[in-house]
Amino acid sequence: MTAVLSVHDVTISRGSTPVVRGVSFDIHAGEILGLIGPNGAGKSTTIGGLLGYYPVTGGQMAFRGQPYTFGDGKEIPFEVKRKFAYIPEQPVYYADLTLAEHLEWKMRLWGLAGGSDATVHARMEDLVHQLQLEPHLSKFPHQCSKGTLQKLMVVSAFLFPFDVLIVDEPFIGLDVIAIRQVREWIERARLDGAAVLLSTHVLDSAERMCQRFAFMMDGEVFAAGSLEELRAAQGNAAASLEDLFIALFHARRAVQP
Ligand SMILES: Nc1ncnc2c1ncn2[C@@H]1O[C@H](COP(=O)(O)OP(=O)(O)OP(=O)(O)O)[C@@H](O)[C@H]1O
Repeated sequence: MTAVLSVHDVTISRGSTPVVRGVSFDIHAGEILGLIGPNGAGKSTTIGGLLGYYPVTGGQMAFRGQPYTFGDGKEIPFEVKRKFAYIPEQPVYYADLTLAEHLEWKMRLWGLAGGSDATVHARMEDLVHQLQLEPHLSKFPHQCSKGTLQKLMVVSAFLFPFDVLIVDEPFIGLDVIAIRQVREWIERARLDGAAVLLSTHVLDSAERMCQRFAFMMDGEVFAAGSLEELRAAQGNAAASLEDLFIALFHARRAVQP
C-alpha cells in the first residue's frame, strides 16, 4: 500500500546549516507516527521541511507516491498543501485581527480556493463550542492566554478536510478538557483515514495514540518501529515508551563520538 506521506533520506537546513540529516519515514492512511526526541533534536525542522517552511536540500518527500519536493527547496504545490492540516508548536496569528476574524479569514481563503462553506461554518461553530472559545472570539491575540491562542490553532487546523495532519507539540499550554478533546479529534481523523505526524514530549499520550514511532536525536532518526517492535529490540516486553526512549537515548549517546 502506498504511504500517504513518504520522507526519504531528507536533509533540511536552517540558514546555511543542515540541521536534519538522512531522515526517512512513511505514514500510511489511518496511522499516527509519533516523532519523539529531546529539545533541539530536529522535530520542528522536519515538520518545517514537510510544510515548505525550511529548504529541503537533499532527499525526497512524496504525497501519495508523487514526489513534491526534489531537494531544491522549491515551493510545495498548492494542490498538495491544501491536503495538509497543521497545528504549530507556537501560535501564529495577526496581531490586529480578533480570533473571530482569524477564523473568517481562513474560511474566506477556503472559499477562494474553491471550497464550499456550507458545512464549514457549522463545523467552525461546533469546534469553537467544544473548545469553549466563544467568550474569546471578540478578543485580539494580545488579550488572550497562550492556551486560548493554541485553541485557535487547533480549530483552524480542523476546519477543513485533510489527508495529512501534522501536529507539533499540541498539548503544552492546553487545559485538561482541551487536551482530551484534541486527542479525540486526532483519533477521529486517524479513523477517517488521515495520516498523522505527531511530535510531542508527552510520552504517555504518544504511547496511547500512535501506532509507530520515530526517535530523533541530533538531526537523525536513531530508532523506529511500533511499541512491540521497540520492546522486542530492547528485550523488554513490559517497557513503556518512556522507558524505551530513555534506554535507547542513552545507548545512542554512549556510542557517539
Ligand atoms: N535559525 C537557525 N539556524 C541554525 N540552526 C538552528 C536555527 N534554529 C534552530 N536551529 C537548530 O536546529 C536544531 C533543531 O531544532 P528544532 O527546533 O527542529 O528541534 P526540536 O526537536 O523541535 O526541539 P524542541 O523539542 O525543543 O522543540 C537545534 O539544534 C537548533 O539549535
